[in-house]
Amino acid sequence: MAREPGVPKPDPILVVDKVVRRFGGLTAVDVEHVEVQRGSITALIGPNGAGKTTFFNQLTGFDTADAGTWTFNGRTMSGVPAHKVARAGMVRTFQLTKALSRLTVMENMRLGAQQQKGESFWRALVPGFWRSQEQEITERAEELLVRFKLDAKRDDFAGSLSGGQRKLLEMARALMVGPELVMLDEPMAGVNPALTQSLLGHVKDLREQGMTVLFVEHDMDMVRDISDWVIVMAQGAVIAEGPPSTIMSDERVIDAYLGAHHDAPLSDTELQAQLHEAEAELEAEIEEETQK
Ligand SMILES: Nc1ncnc2c1ncn2[C@@H]1O[C@H](COP(=O)(O)OP(=O)(O)OP(=O)(O)O)[C@@H](O)[C@H]1O
Repeated sequence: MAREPGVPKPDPILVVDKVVRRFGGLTAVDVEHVEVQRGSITALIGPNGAGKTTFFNQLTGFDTADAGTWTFNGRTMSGVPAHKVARAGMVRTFQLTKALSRLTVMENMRLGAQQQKGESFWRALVPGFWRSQEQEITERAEELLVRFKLDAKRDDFAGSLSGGQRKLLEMARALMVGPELVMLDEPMAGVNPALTQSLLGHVKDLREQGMTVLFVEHDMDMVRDISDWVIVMAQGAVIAEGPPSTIMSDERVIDAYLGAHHDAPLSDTELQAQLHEAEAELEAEIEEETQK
Protein backbone atom coordinates (compact mmCIF):
# COMPACT_ATOMS: atom_id res chain seq x y z
CA MET A 1 0.00 0.00 0.00
CA ALA A 2 1.33 3.46 -0.85
CA ARG A 3 2.34 5.53 2.15
CA GLU A 4 0.96 8.86 1.11
CA PRO A 5 -1.58 10.68 3.31
CA GLY A 6 -5.10 9.72 2.27
CA VAL A 7 -4.08 6.50 0.55
CA PRO A 8 -7.11 4.34 -0.42
CA LYS A 9 -7.41 1.01 1.41
CA PRO A 10 -9.15 -2.24 0.64
CA ASP A 11 -12.57 -2.49 2.28
CA PRO A 12 -12.53 0.73 4.33
CA ILE A 13 -14.97 0.87 7.24
CA LEU A 14 -14.46 4.62 7.66
CA VAL A 15 -13.91 7.15 4.86
CA VAL A 16 -13.33 10.81 5.74
CA ASP A 17 -13.36 13.78 3.37
CA LYS A 18 -12.32 17.37 3.94
CA VAL A 19 -13.12 17.65 7.63
CA VAL A 20 -12.40 21.03 9.12
CA ARG A 21 -12.83 22.26 12.68
CA ARG A 22 -11.83 25.77 13.70
CA PHE A 23 -11.70 27.36 17.12
CA GLY A 24 -11.66 31.10 16.49
CA GLY A 25 -8.62 31.74 14.34
CA LEU A 26 -7.12 28.32 15.02
CA THR A 27 -7.68 25.47 12.58
CA ALA A 28 -7.55 22.45 14.89
CA VAL A 29 -8.51 19.89 12.22
CA ASP A 30 -8.08 20.05 8.47
CA VAL A 31 -8.11 16.49 7.16
CA GLU A 32 -8.28 16.17 3.38
CA HIS A 33 -8.98 12.45 3.04
CA VAL A 34 -8.38 9.43 5.22
CA GLU A 35 -9.55 5.81 5.21
CA VAL A 36 -9.49 3.17 7.92
CA GLN A 37 -9.32 -0.43 6.80
CA ARG A 38 -11.89 -2.84 8.22
CA GLY A 39 -10.49 -5.37 10.66
CA SER A 40 -7.27 -3.46 11.26
CA ILE A 41 -5.74 -1.86 14.31
CA THR A 42 -4.87 1.67 13.23
CA ALA A 43 -2.94 4.12 15.40
CA LEU A 44 -3.48 7.86 15.18
CA ILE A 45 -0.38 9.63 16.41
CA GLY A 46 1.05 13.13 16.34
CA PRO A 47 2.61 15.76 18.58
CA ASN A 48 0.60 17.51 21.29
CA GLY A 49 -2.07 19.77 19.87
CA ALA A 50 -2.03 18.02 16.47
CA GLY A 51 -5.83 17.76 16.55
CA LYS A 52 -6.21 14.03 17.27
CA THR A 53 -8.80 14.37 20.02
CA THR A 54 -10.71 17.04 18.14
CA PHE A 55 -10.79 14.76 15.08
CA PHE A 56 -12.11 11.87 17.24
CA ASN A 57 -14.80 14.19 18.58
CA GLN A 58 -15.90 15.18 15.07
CA LEU A 59 -16.15 11.62 13.84
CA THR A 60 -18.14 10.38 16.83
CA GLY A 61 -20.58 13.28 16.88
CA PHE A 62 -19.41 14.82 20.15
CA ASP A 63 -18.52 18.04 18.42
CA THR A 64 -19.73 19.57 15.17
CA ALA A 65 -17.33 19.96 12.28
CA ASP A 66 -17.29 23.25 10.34
CA ALA A 67 -17.03 21.31 7.09
CA GLY A 68 -16.56 17.82 5.75
CA THR A 69 -18.27 14.49 5.31
CA TRP A 70 -17.52 10.96 6.43
CA THR A 71 -19.10 7.58 6.06
CA PHE A 72 -19.09 4.58 8.36
CA ASN A 73 -19.96 1.30 6.65
CA GLY A 74 -21.01 3.38 3.67
CA ARG A 75 -23.51 5.38 5.73
CA THR A 76 -23.07 9.12 6.06
CA MET A 77 -22.28 9.99 9.66
CA SER A 78 -21.51 13.69 9.36
CA GLY A 79 -23.92 15.67 11.49
CA VAL A 80 -25.26 12.57 13.25
CA PRO A 81 -25.41 12.95 17.06
CA ALA A 82 -23.14 10.84 19.28
CA HIS A 83 -25.74 8.36 20.56
CA LYS A 84 -26.84 7.54 17.03
CA VAL A 85 -23.25 7.14 15.88
CA ALA A 86 -22.69 4.68 18.74
CA ARG A 87 -25.86 2.80 17.87
CA ALA A 88 -24.68 2.54 14.27
CA GLY A 89 -21.63 0.68 15.61
CA MET A 90 -18.94 3.30 15.97
CA VAL A 91 -18.05 3.99 19.56
CA ARG A 92 -15.29 5.83 21.39
CA THR A 93 -13.93 5.38 24.89
CA PHE A 94 -13.84 8.16 27.43
CA GLN A 95 -11.54 8.72 30.29
CA LEU A 96 -13.39 8.23 33.56
CA THR A 97 -14.75 11.59 34.59
CA LYS A 98 -15.34 12.63 38.19
CA ALA A 99 -19.04 11.91 37.89
CA LEU A 100 -18.47 8.42 36.50
CA SER A 101 -15.94 7.69 39.27
CA ARG A 102 -18.75 8.04 41.79
CA LEU A 103 -20.76 5.33 40.09
CA THR A 104 -20.09 1.66 40.58
CA VAL A 105 -18.42 -0.46 37.94
CA MET A 106 -21.76 -2.10 37.09
CA GLU A 107 -23.53 1.26 36.85
CA ASN A 108 -20.86 2.42 34.44
CA MET A 109 -21.46 -0.64 32.29
CA ARG A 110 -25.19 -0.03 32.26
CA LEU A 111 -24.58 3.56 31.20
CA GLY A 112 -22.52 2.24 28.32
CA ALA A 113 -25.60 0.38 27.12
CA GLN A 114 -27.80 3.45 27.16
CA GLN A 115 -27.27 4.09 23.50
CA GLN A 116 -29.17 0.88 22.84
CA LYS A 117 -32.12 1.84 24.95
CA GLY A 118 -35.08 3.24 23.20
CA GLU A 119 -33.62 2.02 19.95
CA SER A 120 -37.03 0.99 18.84
CA PHE A 121 -39.89 3.09 20.05
CA TRP A 122 -42.41 0.55 18.82
CA ARG A 123 -40.69 -2.42 20.39
CA ALA A 124 -40.71 -0.51 23.64
CA LEU A 125 -44.50 -0.61 23.62
CA VAL A 126 -44.50 -4.40 23.73
CA PRO A 127 -45.29 -5.47 27.34
CA GLY A 128 -42.25 -6.81 29.17
CA PHE A 129 -39.85 -5.30 26.66
CA TRP A 130 -37.99 -3.16 29.17
CA ARG A 131 -37.63 -5.98 31.65
CA SER A 132 -36.20 -8.31 29.05
CA GLN A 133 -33.87 -5.62 27.80
CA GLU A 134 -32.74 -4.88 31.35
CA GLN A 135 -31.87 -8.51 31.79
CA GLU A 136 -30.00 -8.61 28.49
CA ILE A 137 -27.99 -5.57 29.53
CA THR A 138 -27.08 -7.07 32.88
CA GLU A 139 -26.06 -10.34 31.29
CA ARG A 140 -23.91 -8.63 28.69
CA ALA A 141 -22.29 -6.47 31.38
CA GLU A 142 -21.54 -9.55 33.51
CA GLU A 143 -20.00 -11.33 30.55
CA LEU A 144 -17.76 -8.39 29.73
CA LEU A 145 -16.76 -7.86 33.36
CA VAL A 146 -15.65 -11.50 33.55
CA ARG A 147 -13.71 -11.15 30.31
CA PHE A 148 -11.93 -8.03 31.59
CA LYS A 149 -11.42 -9.58 35.06
CA LEU A 150 -13.47 -6.84 36.70
CA ASP A 151 -16.34 -9.02 37.91
CA ALA A 152 -15.07 -9.01 41.50
CA LYS A 153 -15.19 -5.20 41.36
CA ARG A 154 -18.75 -5.00 40.04
CA ASP A 155 -20.08 -3.13 43.09
CA ASP A 156 -17.00 -1.01 43.77
CA PHE A 157 -16.89 2.66 42.86
CA ALA A 158 -15.15 3.12 39.53
CA GLY A 159 -13.01 5.78 41.23
CA SER A 160 -11.42 3.13 43.44
CA LEU A 161 -9.98 1.21 40.48
CA SER A 162 -6.29 1.31 39.55
CA GLY A 163 -5.19 3.14 36.38
CA GLY A 164 -5.08 -0.08 34.39
CA GLN A 165 -8.45 -1.29 35.66
CA ARG A 166 -10.00 2.03 34.68
CA LYS A 167 -8.71 1.55 31.15
CA LEU A 168 -10.24 -1.92 31.10
CA LEU A 169 -13.54 -0.52 32.32
CA GLU A 170 -13.50 2.19 29.64
CA MET A 171 -13.02 -0.49 27.02
CA ALA A 172 -15.62 -2.84 28.49
CA ARG A 173 -18.15 0.00 28.71
CA ALA A 174 -17.65 0.85 25.05
CA LEU A 175 -18.30 -2.78 24.10
CA MET A 176 -21.76 -2.70 25.67
CA VAL A 177 -23.19 -1.43 22.36
CA GLY A 178 -21.62 -4.26 20.37
CA PRO A 179 -19.63 -1.93 18.13
CA GLU A 180 -17.88 -2.67 14.85
CA LEU A 181 -15.40 0.19 15.18
CA VAL A 182 -13.89 0.90 18.58
CA MET A 183 -12.05 4.19 19.00
CA LEU A 184 -9.72 4.20 21.99
CA ASP A 185 -8.50 7.43 23.52
CA GLU A 186 -5.00 6.88 24.90
CA PRO A 187 -5.59 3.34 26.15
CA MET A 188 -2.15 3.21 27.81
CA ALA A 189 -2.21 6.50 29.71
CA GLY A 190 -1.58 5.97 33.42
CA VAL A 191 -1.29 2.21 33.14
CA ASN A 192 1.17 0.38 35.37
CA PRO A 193 3.75 -1.52 33.23
CA ALA A 194 2.65 -4.79 34.85
CA LEU A 195 -0.76 -4.41 33.21
CA THR A 196 0.54 -3.31 29.83
CA GLN A 197 0.63 -6.76 28.25
CA SER A 198 -2.84 -7.62 29.46
CA LEU A 199 -4.22 -4.39 28.00
CA LEU A 200 -2.46 -4.95 24.70
CA GLY A 201 -3.93 -8.45 24.66
CA HIS A 202 -7.43 -7.07 25.10
CA VAL A 203 -6.97 -4.62 22.22
CA LYS A 204 -5.70 -7.42 19.98
CA ASP A 205 -8.70 -9.51 21.06
CA LEU A 206 -11.02 -6.86 19.65
CA ARG A 207 -9.44 -7.39 16.25
CA GLU A 208 -9.60 -11.18 16.64
CA GLN A 209 -13.33 -10.80 17.26
CA GLY A 210 -13.69 -8.97 13.97
CA MET A 211 -13.80 -5.41 15.26
CA THR A 212 -11.83 -2.53 13.80
CA VAL A 213 -9.75 -0.49 16.22
CA LEU A 214 -8.64 3.13 15.82
CA PHE A 215 -6.65 4.50 18.74
CA VAL A 216 -4.90 7.70 19.76
CA GLU A 217 -1.72 7.02 21.69
CA HIS A 218 1.53 8.69 22.69
CA ASP A 219 3.17 5.45 23.84
CA MET A 220 5.25 4.50 20.80
CA ASP A 221 6.03 1.03 22.17
CA MET A 222 2.34 0.25 22.11
CA VAL A 223 1.96 1.74 18.63
CA ARG A 224 4.81 -0.42 17.33
CA ASP A 225 3.58 -3.49 19.16
CA ILE A 226 -0.03 -3.70 18.08
CA SER A 227 -0.85 -1.50 15.12
CA ASP A 228 -1.19 -2.71 11.55
CA TRP A 229 -1.11 0.85 10.23
CA VAL A 230 -0.21 4.29 11.55
CA ILE A 231 -1.74 7.64 10.58
CA VAL A 232 0.21 10.73 11.61
CA MET A 233 -1.38 14.12 12.22
CA ALA A 234 0.34 17.46 12.69
CA GLN A 235 -1.25 20.89 12.88
CA GLY A 236 -4.65 19.46 12.09
CA ALA A 237 -3.70 17.60 8.92
CA VAL A 238 -2.74 14.02 8.10
CA ILE A 239 0.92 14.36 7.12
CA ALA A 240 1.96 10.74 6.71
CA GLU A 241 0.70 7.16 6.86
CA GLY A 242 2.52 3.87 6.91
CA PRO A 243 3.30 0.63 8.69
CA PRO A 244 4.58 0.99 12.27
CA SER A 245 8.00 -0.43 11.40
CA THR A 246 8.95 2.48 9.17
CA ILE A 247 6.68 5.38 10.04
CA MET A 248 8.92 6.87 12.70
CA SER A 249 11.80 7.14 10.25
CA ASP A 250 9.63 9.06 7.75
CA GLU A 251 11.16 12.51 7.40
CA ARG A 252 7.77 14.26 7.55
CA VAL A 253 7.11 12.56 10.87
CA ILE A 254 10.52 13.37 12.33
CA ASP A 255 10.05 16.99 11.26
CA ALA A 256 6.61 17.18 12.80
CA TYR A 257 7.82 15.83 16.13
CA LEU A 258 10.95 17.93 16.27
CA GLY A 259 9.23 20.98 14.81
CA ALA A 260 12.39 21.56 12.79
CA HIS A 261 13.86 20.65 9.46
CA HIS A 262 16.56 18.06 9.23
CA ASP A 263 16.67 17.61 5.52
CA ALA A 264 20.34 18.40 5.24
CA PRO A 265 23.08 17.28 7.60
CA LEU A 266 24.85 20.08 9.43
CA SER A 267 27.66 21.70 7.51
CA ASP A 268 31.18 21.77 9.02
CA THR A 269 30.85 25.44 9.90
CA GLU A 270 27.48 24.86 11.62
CA LEU A 271 28.95 21.92 13.50
CA GLN A 272 31.94 24.00 14.65
CA ALA A 273 29.64 26.82 15.76
CA GLN A 274 27.50 24.38 17.77
CA LEU A 275 30.58 22.85 19.42
CA HIS A 276 31.84 26.30 20.41
CA GLU A 277 28.46 27.17 21.84
CA ALA A 278 28.34 23.96 23.86
CA GLU A 279 31.87 24.51 25.17
CA ALA A 280 31.07 28.06 26.17
CA GLU A 281 27.99 26.88 28.07
CA LEU A 282 29.98 24.21 29.83
CA GLU A 283 32.68 26.69 30.84
CA ALA A 284 30.08 29.10 32.17
CA GLU A 285 28.54 26.31 34.22
CA ILE A 286 31.89 25.24 35.68
CA GLU A 287 32.67 28.83 36.57
CA GLU A 288 29.31 29.17 38.29
CA GLU A 289 29.93 25.99 40.28
CA THR A 290 33.38 27.09 41.45
CA GLN A 291 32.06 30.46 42.60
CA LYS A 292 29.50 28.87 44.91
N1 LIG B 1 -12.73 23.51 22.80
C1 LIG B 1 -11.64 24.09 22.30
N2 LIG B 1 -11.55 25.44 22.21
C2 LIG B 1 -10.46 26.04 21.72
N3 LIG B 1 -9.38 25.40 21.24
C3 LIG B 1 -9.40 24.05 21.29
C4 LIG B 1 -10.53 23.33 21.82
N4 LIG B 1 -10.26 21.99 21.75
C5 LIG B 1 -9.04 21.90 21.19
N5 LIG B 1 -8.52 23.11 20.92
C6 LIG B 1 -7.22 23.41 20.28
O1 LIG B 1 -7.15 22.63 19.08
C7 LIG B 1 -5.85 22.12 18.88
C8 LIG B 1 -5.91 20.61 18.75
O2 LIG B 1 -6.16 20.05 20.04
P1 LIG B 1 -6.36 18.51 20.31
O3 LIG B 1 -6.65 18.33 21.75
O4 LIG B 1 -7.33 17.96 19.34
O5 LIG B 1 -4.92 17.93 19.97
P2 LIG B 1 -4.34 16.47 20.30
O6 LIG B 1 -3.58 16.06 19.10
O7 LIG B 1 -5.40 15.61 20.77
O8 LIG B 1 -3.33 16.82 21.47
P3 LIG B 1 -2.83 15.91 22.70
O9 LIG B 1 -1.98 14.85 22.10
O10 LIG B 1 -2.04 16.90 23.50
O11 LIG B 1 -4.05 15.40 23.39
C9 LIG B 1 -5.00 22.61 20.04
O12 LIG B 1 -4.31 23.76 19.64
C10 LIG B 1 -6.04 22.94 21.10
O13 LIG B 1 -5.57 23.95 21.95
